[in-house]
Amino acid sequence: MNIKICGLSREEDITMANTYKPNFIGFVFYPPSARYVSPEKAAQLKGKLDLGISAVGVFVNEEISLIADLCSQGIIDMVQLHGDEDEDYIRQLKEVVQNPIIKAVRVKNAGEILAAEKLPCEYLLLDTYREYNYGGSGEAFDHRVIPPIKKPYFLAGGLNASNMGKAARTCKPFAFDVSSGCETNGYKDDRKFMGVVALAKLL
Ligand SMILES: O=C(O)c1ccccc1N[C@@H]1O[C@H](COP(=O)(O)O)[C@@H](O)[C@H]1O
Repeated sequence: MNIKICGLSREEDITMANTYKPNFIGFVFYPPSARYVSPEKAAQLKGKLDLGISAVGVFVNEEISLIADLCSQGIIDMVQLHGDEDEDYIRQLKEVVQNPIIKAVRVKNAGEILAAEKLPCEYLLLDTYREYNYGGSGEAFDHRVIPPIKKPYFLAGGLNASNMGKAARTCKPFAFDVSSGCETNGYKDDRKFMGVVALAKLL
């Protein structure tokens, strides 16, 4: 199974990525997040990232011009929209950006996932719904609610080495997306990072 490790913000995190080789890493460009990285810091970190690992920019209701700049400078390879972005927003973004787009759905029910499948994005990302919290809460949701869909999706929300196996038996994501589940005291943890990437490759 593919895996994305999200919320990398330090040079040590990039060293872990280059060592254990997840398919994707994520930079969070949402200023209220504890994992926020500035565009300048992300540019430095991307410069040290192995070329075979795709960098995903995570945004919450962001100005389209900022996303377009980060894509055109090659700081990110893919765009993850994790806020309340609607079809009009995604269409406007696609006019200025060719990079693949992942639209996050904070899951309340199957109907929302089926509706999101019609959006003009390449991937969905299914995450836990929490009022007042856009993402990265470390809490899982019931994967049995996910209906059969054709659009490939990233599975997120409280995944870690102890629940990824069950998740893989319950649904069929394109990739796992792990953030809190490979942290200790708010920072990426080398042992947990290695564990979740190795496990994903076995599943
Ligand atoms: O990580 C954050 O702080 C964040 C902030 C705003 C939007 C999304 C964010 N992260 C995304 O949240 C999910 C789940 O993370 P977790 O494993 O439950 O901690 C993941 O897709 C991150 O990309």
